[in-house]
Amino acid sequence: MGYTLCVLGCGTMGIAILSGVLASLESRAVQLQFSSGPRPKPGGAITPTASGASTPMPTFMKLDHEETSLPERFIACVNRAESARRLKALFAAQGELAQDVEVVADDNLRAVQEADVVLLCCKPQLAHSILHKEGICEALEGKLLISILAGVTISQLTDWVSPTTRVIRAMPNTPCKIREGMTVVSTIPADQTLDREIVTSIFSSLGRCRILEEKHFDACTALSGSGPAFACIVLEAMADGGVMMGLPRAEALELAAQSLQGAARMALQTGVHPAQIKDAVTTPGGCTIAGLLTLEDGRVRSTIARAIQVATERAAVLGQPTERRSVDSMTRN
Ligand SMILES: NC(=O)C1=CN([C@@H]2O[C@H](COP(=O)(O)OP(=O)(O)OC[C@H]3O[C@@H](n4cnc5c(N)ncnc54)[C@H](OP(=O)(O)O)[C@@H]3O)[C@@H](O)[C@H]2O)C=CC1
Ligand SMILES: O=C(O)[C@@H]1CCC=N1
Repeated sequence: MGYTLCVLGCGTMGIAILSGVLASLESRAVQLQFSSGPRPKPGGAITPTASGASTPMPTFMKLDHEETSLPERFIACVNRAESARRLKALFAAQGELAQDVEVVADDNLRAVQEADVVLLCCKPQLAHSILHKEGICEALEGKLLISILAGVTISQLTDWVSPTTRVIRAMPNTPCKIREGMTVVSTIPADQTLDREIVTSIFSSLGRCRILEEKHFDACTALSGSGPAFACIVLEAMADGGVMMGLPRAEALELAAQSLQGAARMALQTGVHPAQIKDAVTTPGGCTIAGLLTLEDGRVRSTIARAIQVATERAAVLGQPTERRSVDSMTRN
C-alpha cells in the first residue's frame, strides 16, 4: 500500500510539485506496463539469471520499501473556494491520476488527519497560524512533515508541532513542474530510512535532488529557489537584445532559452568550468569578446552575485516573528 500525501497550501509550488509527482508516477506506470524482463524477488535488488550471473535491476522495478515510499492518494488544501475551483479544473485537464486529486478548501484538519505525509507549502508567514489551528498538532502526531517554506527553520517547526512529528525541510524550485527542478533536502537522521526514501523519491522524480545541512538553506533558497526568476531576467534581456536587432520576438526567445539551456547542460553534464565554456566561444577580436566586455563594464557578475547575497539575507528573515506580525497587520487593514 502506498501512502496518502497532503499538500497543505497548494499554490504555485504545491501545484508544481504535485504535477511533477503525478507525471512521474504516470510515466513509471507506463514503463511497468511495457516491461517484459524478469521481476526481482521481493526485497531483492539484483535478479540472478539462469546462468547464475547477476543483472542490475532496471530503474522501474521495485526498490526496498517502494510499496510504502510512493504516494497513492493525494489531497490538496487551499484557503479559498475560488482557488479550489481553479485547482480542480487544472487537475481535471491533466492525466488520469491527477483527476483523482482531492481538492479541499478550508478543511485542513480532515486532510491532515487522513494523510500519512504532509507537504507544507503555504507562505512562511502563515505556517505558525495554520499549524496552531485546533486539532492540527494532534493530527500530525507520528507523521512526516516536509516543509518547503523559505526561512522557517526545523527548530521553529518542531516547536509548533508534537514531539512525535518528524520534520524535514526541502527547498525545491518551480521547474519541478516539468521535472527539471533542483531541490535541496535537509540532512535526515540515519534511523529514518523510510522517511529518506519518501523524500528523495518525491524530489528526485522532479529533477535533481541533493541533501545538504540546514545551515545552507537560506543560500539555497536564494540560489536555486529564486534562481529561475534570476535566470529569466537574463533570458528576457538576451531576447530583448535580439528583438532590438530585428529578430521576431518568438524566435529571439527560443534562441536565448535554448542557448542558456545548452550552456547550463554543458556545465552540468561535462563538469567543465563555465569560464572554459565561455572561452571556447570567444574568438580573438571577435563579436563575443565585444559583448563580454560590455557586460563587464555593466558589472553584471557582481550584480548577479550580490543579488544572491541579498536574497539569502532576505530568506533568513522570512517567517520570523517580525515578519509574521507585519503580515497580521496587513491582513487586519
Ligand atoms: N514560489 C516559488 O518559486 C518557491 C516558493 N517556495 C516556498 O513555497 C511556499 C509557497 O509559495 P508559493 O507556492 O509561491 O505560494 P502561493 O501563494 O502560490 O501558494 C500558497 C497556497 O497556500 C494556500 N493557503 C493560504 N492560506 C491557507 C490556509 N489557511 N490553509 C490552507 N492553505 C492555505 C493558498 O490558498 P488560496 O489561494 O486559497 O489563498 C495557496 O494555495 C512559500 O513558503 C515559499 O517560501 C519555495 C521554493 C520556491
Ligand atoms: O521569493 C520567495 O520568497 C520564494 C522562496 C524562493 C522562491 N520564492
